[in-house]
Amino acid sequence: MEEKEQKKHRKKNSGTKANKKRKRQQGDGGAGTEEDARKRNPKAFAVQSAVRMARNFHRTQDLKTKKHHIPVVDRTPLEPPPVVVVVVGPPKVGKSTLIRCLIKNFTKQKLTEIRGPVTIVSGKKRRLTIIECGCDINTMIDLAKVADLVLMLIDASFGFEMETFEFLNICQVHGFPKIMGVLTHLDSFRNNKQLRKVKKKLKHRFWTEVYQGAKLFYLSGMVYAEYQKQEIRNLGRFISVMKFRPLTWQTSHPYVLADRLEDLTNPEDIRLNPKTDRKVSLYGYLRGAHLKNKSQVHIPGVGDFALSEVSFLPDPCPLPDQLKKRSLNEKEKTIYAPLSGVGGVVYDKDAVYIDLGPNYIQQEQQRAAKPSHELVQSLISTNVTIDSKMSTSRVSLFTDSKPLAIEDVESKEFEMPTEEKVIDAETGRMRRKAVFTGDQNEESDEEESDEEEEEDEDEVEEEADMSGEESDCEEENEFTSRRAAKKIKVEEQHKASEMLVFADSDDDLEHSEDDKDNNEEKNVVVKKKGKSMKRAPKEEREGKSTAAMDSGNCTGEDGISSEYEEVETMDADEEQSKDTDEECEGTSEEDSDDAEDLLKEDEDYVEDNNAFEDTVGALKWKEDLKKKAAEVFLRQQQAVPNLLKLVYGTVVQTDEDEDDDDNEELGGLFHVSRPDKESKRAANAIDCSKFTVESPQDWDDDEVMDAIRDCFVTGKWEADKDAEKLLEEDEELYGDFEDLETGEVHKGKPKEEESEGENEESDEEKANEAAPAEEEKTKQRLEKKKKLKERFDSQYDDGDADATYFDDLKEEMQKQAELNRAEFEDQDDEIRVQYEGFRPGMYLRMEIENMPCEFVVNFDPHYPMILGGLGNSEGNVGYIQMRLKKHRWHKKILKTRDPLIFSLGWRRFQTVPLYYIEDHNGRHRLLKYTPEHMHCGSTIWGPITPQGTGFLAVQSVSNTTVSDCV
Ligand SMILES: Nc1nc2c(ncn2[C@@H]2O[C@H](COP(=O)(O)OP(=O)(O)OP(=O)(O)O)[C@@H](O)[C@H]2O)c(=O)[nH]1
Repeated sequence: MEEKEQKKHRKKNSGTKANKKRKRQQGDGGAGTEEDARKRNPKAFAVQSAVRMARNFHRTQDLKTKKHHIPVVDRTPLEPPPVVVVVVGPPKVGKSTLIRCLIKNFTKQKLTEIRGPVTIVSGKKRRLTIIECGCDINTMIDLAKVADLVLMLIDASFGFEMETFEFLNICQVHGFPKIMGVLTHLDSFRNNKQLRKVKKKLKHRFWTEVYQGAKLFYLSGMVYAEYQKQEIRNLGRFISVMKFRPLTWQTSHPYVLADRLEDLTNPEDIRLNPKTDRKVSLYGYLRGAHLKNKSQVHIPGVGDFALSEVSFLPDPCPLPDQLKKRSLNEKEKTIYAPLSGVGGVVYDKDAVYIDLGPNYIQQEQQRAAKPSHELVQSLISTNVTIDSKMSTSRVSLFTDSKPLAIEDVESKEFEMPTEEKVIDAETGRMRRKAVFTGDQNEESDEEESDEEEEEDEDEVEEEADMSGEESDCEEENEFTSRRAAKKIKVEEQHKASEMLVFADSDDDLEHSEDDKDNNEEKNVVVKKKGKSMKRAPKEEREGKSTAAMDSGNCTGEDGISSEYEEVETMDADEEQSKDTDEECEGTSEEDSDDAEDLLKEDEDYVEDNNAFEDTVGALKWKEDLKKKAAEVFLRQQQAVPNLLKLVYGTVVQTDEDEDDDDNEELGGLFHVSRPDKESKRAANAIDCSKFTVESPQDWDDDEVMDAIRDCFVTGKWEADKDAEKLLEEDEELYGDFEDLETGEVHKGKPKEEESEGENEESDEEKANEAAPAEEEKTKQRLEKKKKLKERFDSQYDDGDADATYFDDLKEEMQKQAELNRAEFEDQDDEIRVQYEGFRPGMYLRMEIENMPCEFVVNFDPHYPMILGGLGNSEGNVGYIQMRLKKHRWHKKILKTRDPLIFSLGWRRFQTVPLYYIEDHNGRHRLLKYTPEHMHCGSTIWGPITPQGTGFLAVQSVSNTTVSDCV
């Protein structure tokens, strides 16, 4: 059969695409033609809008300056240690799933159970140590210090949870590692519009918390209990090419994230005394700086130890040798996770370990289960919570100063989101939702979205009915139950007492009304204002479990009732509260403005707070509202300039007010010096509106007359304002001109001659005739111009004067680094260790004696073991002058968020006192410390620079006294 000839493709000859193609073929692209147009018609391309021009200029300058970083010495060894990737997030958000998927992506191996850090080779030049961060604050603090990259998981179906903010907060204190957000549970959204909205909302909030443009990944759903391959691949790719800027703290300290622990104690010793101190060996990659043998280390939560023996082992997870190949082969995709039991056989310096499989792991699990009972027991037997201990602690910094309590120093500016405890109806798990006040739109958004959800549900239900698909229904139930969970709430007593402080504003009244409504519906709400994160020293192992309770691991109703009281559930109480609410509205309407201003006063806030500490029971705040409002009004009268007093002289003073004034003290240190009442009254007696001139001018005096004369044009003026001189200059400037009306031609003086003096004026014509002389002058002028331009260019034109400085500095550092490397290049590792100590990147085995028995017995691989070398901080010591100031003075200056926890060196604390420090440059920095550690010469590790953290040596602290320190 004859094949039918098909119609050929005809090229397009017209249309935008064809035109573009033609232009490209002609050889000059769009840019060329634009260039031509610029030349042909320069006016069309002139500056049209000065504002836009300025804006563009600002933008480019901003971008340029953003690129400038203070160069940091690159101390990364040739074979750097694995990058520490910390996976953080609230419970059940998908942390383990993500780690498992990432490991599978890089190594093609499937880990069933992940315990402790897992090291993998992710590329030709990069290894990753991935570790899951639990929701316990101790773990968060430890890992925030050593993390290079943080993957912050957020359950999009639920929103932000408190754990996320707690971690961010800790990061702010310990130096911000790179943070990448990952949204999970996106498959819970049926509606695309809703999904987009949630993504956008979460993205903006994430950007606010981290930085504008922070990377946020979306994991859109699960396939066979794993995230989608392509998404994980992208995430993995991103991680393996990411660049990290070294944090000062990390580069100046040797530290090891131990991935393995062996008990080397003689079994006979243990048999004789089961509680004997142990000898252990810890393994891990050395990071940060060099470590010397026999040096001191600190293990957070355990204490300081001397390393009795350190040796380096062959790298258990080496980087591939040849770097020419494009990708890794299967053999090179190594994984090293000794605590997770992968790898089978492990060769050691003095032993061989064989993985015994699941049986062994089960036994291990049983062993691990034991101590958790102990933890629960110790938790139950604790009488006083750490929070209450903290709240009673007081400290006085100087001998005569008033001891400071938490309320005196707690910052009100810090905006931790409000915590709302929500019980998941499906699992009974308590989740700590982060609620952002102030963002009212969000509320309405939520309402909207709720409506949409409802609509959705209806649709889906209908669909399910129609099709009869069970699976859909199940998912639907899950969804509705989640929504139902939101309705189960308990109002916290603490919150109620706090309400009074702000209850004068309209918003809060509304809020309280809302609450009332909620109560009528008999909903139970648990709310806890931005809880300050206080941590127990890990020395007491119970602390761990307390924190775990705090961070929302507790399940069931018991946990709630022990911590929070159910309030306002009785009808009788409701009646009463309604009455008092009405009263409250009445008084506050009258004085709401005054009271609002007044309430902004921090001192009053502190006073009120103190008053309320005595008020026990949720409804007590409503008592005596009228009286309190009256007091508040009077105090306000005192604080604001009183017009009545200014006009009429006297005003009735109460004794109480006078007392208040006398006691006014800032931060327990400074007395506010205000003029006393008498002098104030005397000052007010003078009529300030009258301006009395004691000695008027004598207008007959010649000097005065001259002074007036000089004010006129004919007077004697300064050189640059003298009219005659200015006229002369004008003539010189404009030169020849022809008066068009009279036809008269005015001749100006040639410009060149002016510089050569007036004597040459007569030779003017001669000079005009001599052409070669003129040429020479032009040449000279051009040369002068050229020189000037060069000078200008060097100063301003490329604007990279700074950049060159930076470049020079960088180059210098680079050269030094190369020199250092070259010096030791050919040396044997053993010899290098003698000179330098152990190099970062080496896999070490460290022996420690006298390890407390509990550490080994209670060892839990889910808690990171970090060994930090003490010392080595000389390079970062700066000197500061410490001054205690009341925090509100710096409210505006200080933009940093209030860090809740800090550490001193490697030590961990619970801290609450908050002080501002003024350094020698007059900048204000925020610092928290436990006073017992503050003494002259002590080194503080704190939130010192906006770029990160640093060390400070305290120059002077006088009479630090501590009373009842935790
Ligand atoms: N539908 C859905 N389920 C998810 C998603 N991510 C995780 N899950 C499920 O959530 C459950 C908890 O996941 P895990 O990875 O154990 O969470 P986790 O954060 O490690 O939990 P903990 O370690 O116990 O705090 C698992 O059953 C997952 O299958 C997701 O994006 N969508």
